[in-house]
Amino acid sequence: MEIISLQYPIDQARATQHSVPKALAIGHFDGVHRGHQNVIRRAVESAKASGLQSAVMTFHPHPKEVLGQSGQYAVCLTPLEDKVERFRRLGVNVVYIVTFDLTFAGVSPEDFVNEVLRPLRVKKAIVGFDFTFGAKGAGKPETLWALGEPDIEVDIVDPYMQNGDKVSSTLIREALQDGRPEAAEQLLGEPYQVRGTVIHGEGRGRTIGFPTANVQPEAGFLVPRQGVYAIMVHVDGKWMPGVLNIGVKPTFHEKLPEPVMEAHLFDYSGDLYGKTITIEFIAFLRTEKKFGSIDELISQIKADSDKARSVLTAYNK
Ligand SMILES: Cc1cc2nc3c(=O)[nH]c(=O)nc-3n(C[C@H](O)[C@H](O)[C@H](O)COP(=O)(O)O)c2cc1C
Ligand SMILES: Nc1ncnc2c1ncn2[C@@H]1O[C@H](COP(=O)(O)OP(=O)(O)O)[C@@H](O)[C@H]1O
Repeated sequence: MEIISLQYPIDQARATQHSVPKALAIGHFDGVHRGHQNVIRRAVESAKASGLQSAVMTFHPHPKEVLGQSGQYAVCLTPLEDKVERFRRLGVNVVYIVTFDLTFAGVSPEDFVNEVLRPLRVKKAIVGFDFTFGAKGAGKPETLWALGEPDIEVDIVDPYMQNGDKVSSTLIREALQDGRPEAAEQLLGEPYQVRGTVIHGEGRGRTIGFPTANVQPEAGFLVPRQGVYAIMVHVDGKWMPGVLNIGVKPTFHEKLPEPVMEAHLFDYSGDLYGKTITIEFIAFLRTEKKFGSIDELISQIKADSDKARSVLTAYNK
């Protein structure tokens, strides 16, 4: 798979020189959920059927970030490199990453089609039913259809439904912010993952029999609701079961400024400091509590671990 970064205005000569006719899926694809996968698969299948190259075009950073409307979107679900990896898994030949800056934000729908899509030799454009493009989001799928005539065929993909809901990045964000990782998994087609580095905590975990890897998440992930979760952890090329707390440790702190994410891995002993680990959120177990004594906290973490083990055994069957 080829990855090509583009900045508007696109060097027309270079674009035309390297481009082979293609079927292109266009979108932000935050999370690359089942609805997005459906759109991208259409591009891959359509390319195969018509002897074209399959491609995805996405935009980075997220327009809401650049245009200062990030309040509406707490954060993105998936960093760019993870989106690209998912495109690869879907069998895409080429990924275009268009820098979303203020210049690009001002491009008209006509210019987008004539100065970006045509030079890249897009023969088929595949977009979701709610796709918008061009300055102020003025372009709709039908606009693309009209502007693409006669040489660009546009395929508008219907909403992907699951249990009566339109699958969307917003629904996934809400599920994670409410502590419903199972719902997020259904919509994504796989458990929600957060990757991060193991940093030093307060050094107390070991002393209470539950060492916990403190995870500093990389930018671009959403930290789910605070509380205790059953998790799978990927470290050193292996997946391992564990239990995780996202919280402010009220048993020990009046007011910790920021919640921390701490994972206890079952059946593991060793040094994780400085390693990159990936957490998969499988099930929410409970909210965090202030305990009257360390012994009460320890017996609760034991109970959490038993519960997580049985949830994960059933899950991994
Ligand atoms: C499964 C699990 C559940 C936890 N639940 C709570 C809790 O309900 N209340 C609390 O104050 N701390 C809770 N903690 C956090 C512990 O207080 C914390 O792991 C311990 O103080 C060690 O912190 P350290 O690794 O930063 O030294 C939990 C930790 C784990 C792993
Ligand atoms: N089973 C385990 N789960 C998590 N971390 C473990 C485990 N076994 C050993 N460790 C190591 O112990 C560290 C956590 O110990 P802890 O006393 O909680 O210290 P800290 O407060 O620095 O996180 C982890 O970062 C990791 O390097």
